[in-house]
Amino acid sequence: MGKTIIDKIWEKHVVHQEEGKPDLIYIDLHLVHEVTSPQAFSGLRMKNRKVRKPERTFATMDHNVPTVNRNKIDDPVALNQMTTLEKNCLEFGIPLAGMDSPEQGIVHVIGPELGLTQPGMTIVCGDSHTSTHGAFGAIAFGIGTSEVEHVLATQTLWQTKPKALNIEINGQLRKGVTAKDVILYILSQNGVNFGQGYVIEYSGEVIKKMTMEERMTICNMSIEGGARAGLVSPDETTFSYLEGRKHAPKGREFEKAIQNWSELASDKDAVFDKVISVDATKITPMVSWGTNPSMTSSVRERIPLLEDCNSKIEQKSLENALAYMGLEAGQKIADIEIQHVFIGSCTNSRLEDLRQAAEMVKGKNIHPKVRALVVPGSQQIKRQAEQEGLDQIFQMAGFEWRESGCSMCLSMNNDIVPSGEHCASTSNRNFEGRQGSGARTHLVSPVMAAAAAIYGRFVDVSELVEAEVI
Ligand SMILES: CC(C)[C@H](C(=O)O)[C@@H](O)C(=O)O
Ligand code: SF4
Repeated sequence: MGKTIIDKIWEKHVVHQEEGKPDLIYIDLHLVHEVTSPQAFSGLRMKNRKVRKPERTFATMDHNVPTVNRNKIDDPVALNQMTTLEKNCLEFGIPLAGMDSPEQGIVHVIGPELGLTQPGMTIVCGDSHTSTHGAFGAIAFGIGTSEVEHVLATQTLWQTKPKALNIEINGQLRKGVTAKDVILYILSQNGVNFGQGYVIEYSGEVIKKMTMEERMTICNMSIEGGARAGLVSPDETTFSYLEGRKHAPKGREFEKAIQNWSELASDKDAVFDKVISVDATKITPMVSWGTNPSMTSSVRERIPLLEDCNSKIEQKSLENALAYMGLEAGQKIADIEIQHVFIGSCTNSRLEDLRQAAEMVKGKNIHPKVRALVVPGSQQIKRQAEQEGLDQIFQMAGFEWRESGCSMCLSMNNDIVPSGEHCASTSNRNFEGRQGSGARTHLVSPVMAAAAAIYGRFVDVSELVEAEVI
């Protein structure tokens, strides 16, 4: 019987196995950020322990960092988390891309960008969107703070082997439909629990044709479907992305690595515990209208009616979501007006995302009632975008151009959506209060966010692209 990529990576990493207990697995890369690490380091200090492999650990600051005026941090909790991370990294010998580093950025953006993230690895971070790194053919997942301490101390983790779910996406995507629409569509069809207990492998011709950036967007939101992780079997696209990156192997070592990485892909006859098939031709630009990422519809549709619900519980959650969002059942998605636009987050803040959004806004002005922000995922992306003149395109259209960080994705800094106002956001979560108390989030692709900034509401970007309006 063939093996899945999940079987192959898992087998290579088991350090200890015992019937009826989780496995002890070796961790190749441990990423650290300022929010979930302070207690873990305190724990080490109290037990007088060292970090087992500082060279397999890498830290950055992203959640709390200001995106304007880097030196002005008003919130004492934020400031404390950042200075604590600095002290901890210094004391325990961990490399840190701090706030002033040219490598600073969102942890899930800089791991791949620096070539730290590689195929076949086990990767953890005290952060749920660690699934992003799975795009490289790695088993990458979020862990809690006590597990962060365990990994720091031992470079291993107790884990039960997850089941394997294959999501095959075949057919041709229409113009203006992006990776973000694909994952939002999958969530809208399957809900927020379908992935529980699984690692998802995304496959099929659509994934095969995707760039690494697009694959990262999809893997990033695996967690929103309840999955432990999401991944893609590595191929030529993966290898050429990694070539020449700072921490990727070089020369002969790179050739050897490619040989090993090429063997990781799931075997043709691999058996998955579950398979979901997705017809790409059915996907249109998507917009979330509710308070979890599965409460999403096509921009061409209306918000569901109460009578469309399958159960009383579903009806209640629809009612609650619409009350929070200030929307009506049956309302046209294209009629929802927005006051804020956020282009950023570990889902959609990479160069390709910014290029797509810039193409939409080029030569236009944002709607007078809209405030729009572009927050690049890393300093490196910010510099590249500036070299291409994207910052100018955005600023001329009326966008604010910021420093890198998580920013308005969860509003732990000053980038907040005021209560009752609507935000078209390229992030991954639309939970109540996520972008500020009472804030109303709509999850969309970068090109949809850009269009919403111009029109002040959601438009069918597929039609715009086909009619060559952009
Ligand atoms: C702060 C952190 C623990 C959290 C996560 O784990 O996902 C954050 O990154 C988020 O996106 O909500
Ligand atoms: S960008 Fe958003 S989702 Fe990603 S790590 Fe930061 S807060 Fe979490």
